[in-house]
Amino acid sequence: MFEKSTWIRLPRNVVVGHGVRSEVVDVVDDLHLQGRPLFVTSPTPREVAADPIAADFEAAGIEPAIVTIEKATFDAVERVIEVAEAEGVSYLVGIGGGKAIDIAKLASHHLEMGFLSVPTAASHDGIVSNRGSVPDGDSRHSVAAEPPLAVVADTGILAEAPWELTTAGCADIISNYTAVMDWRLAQRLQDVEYSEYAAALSEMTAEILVDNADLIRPGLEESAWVVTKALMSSGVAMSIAGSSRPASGAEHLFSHQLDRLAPGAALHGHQVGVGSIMTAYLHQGADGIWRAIRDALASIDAPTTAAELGIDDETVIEALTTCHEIRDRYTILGSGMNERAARDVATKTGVID
Ligand SMILES: NC(=O)c1ccc[n+]([C@@H]2O[C@H](COP(=O)([O-])OP(=O)(O)OC[C@H]3O[C@@H](n4cnc5c(N)ncnc54)[C@H](O)[C@@H]3O)[C@@H](O)[C@H]2O)c1
Ligand SMILES: O=P(O)(O)OC[C@@H](O)CO
Ligand SMILES: [Zn+2]
Repeated sequence: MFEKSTWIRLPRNVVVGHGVRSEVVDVVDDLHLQGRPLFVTSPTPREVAADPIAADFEAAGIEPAIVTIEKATFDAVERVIEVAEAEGVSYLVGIGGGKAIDIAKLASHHLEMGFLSVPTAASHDGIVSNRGSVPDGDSRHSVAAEPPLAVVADTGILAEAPWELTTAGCADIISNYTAVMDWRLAQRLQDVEYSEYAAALSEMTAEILVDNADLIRPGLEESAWVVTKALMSSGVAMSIAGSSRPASGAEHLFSHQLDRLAPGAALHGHQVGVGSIMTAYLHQGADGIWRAIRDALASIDAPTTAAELGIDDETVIEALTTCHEIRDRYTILGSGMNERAARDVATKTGVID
């Protein structure tokens, strides 16, 4: 008897384009959401998007509550939950980069409320995903969370954001190549749950982005369009899989460990990109696609070395040798690299001198 079943939860409305920031009120209306929203944002996104969107809501007779968070932590999730309960809100709107959206996503899941995702940077593929990524002591959890009811991605805002945020988003997508290699390996060796559709969508998304690399240039609003669509497609792959596996393998473990060893040194996307160069080498050796990954990153101005990340060589080695402990996720790193092997891959790929 066939007893398999799955829930794939995706946004109902995806609104992308120039000036769509002013359509958030209409989207809320279309979703029949009643009552007050709580905006979850961080300082700069508050200025560029949350305050103007709040003014639109006020003009429509709705008084939003606003909470500003600085870091993605479980304490921040708690604080948002407390504010939501104190203010008597009925839904959340995450406005900002990956951290603000993750916090809104996790809080709305706990509160059993809907949430909208309003990215102000094309810097990460959590815009539509049903996962939240939060550090917790020595670990980094990928938590099942509420997917957004709707996404409103204003390409005008995204194109005006600092260019490195967009290149970080591109690198987060390019890293899908190695994430899928790790997923297939884990399926073969550990029989982990695997979806060919999600894997194919994730790889295709990376391929389309790389094929359109010449459209990805600073100051070009079309770049924000191309990158945002790829970020959403990658998020959908995660929602289909019910896991971040299609977009997160050993290169993400490396980045999560760098977040612990060198907090704030580099953007998430940039770190996973550099990690991906090295884990591609570990999968396929000198003749594999590591050079293509490095060249694709370089072509969109993303870092390809430790120096460009602003991280010293020894921290890269420490991250490589310890990051398999971050979470129980089988990857090419197996039960860990020793120092010589780590130095070898980092040197041969030019990540360290
Ligand atoms: N849940 C998921 O599926 C998923 C996927 C990818 C990444 N993530 C998580 O997202 C985080 C990375 O996201 P991130 O790189 O956006 O980090 P972030 O949220 O810290 O944003 C980076 C910086 O950009 C600023 N910023 C955002 N929009 C701006 C704008 N328009 N103008 C100027 N500054 C702006 C933010 O305030 C912040 O200082 C990590 O915690 C990562 O684990 C989650
Ligand atoms: O599950 P994690 O490793 O946080 O990954 C989510 C996201 O960063 C994938 O691009
Ligand atoms: Zn990522």
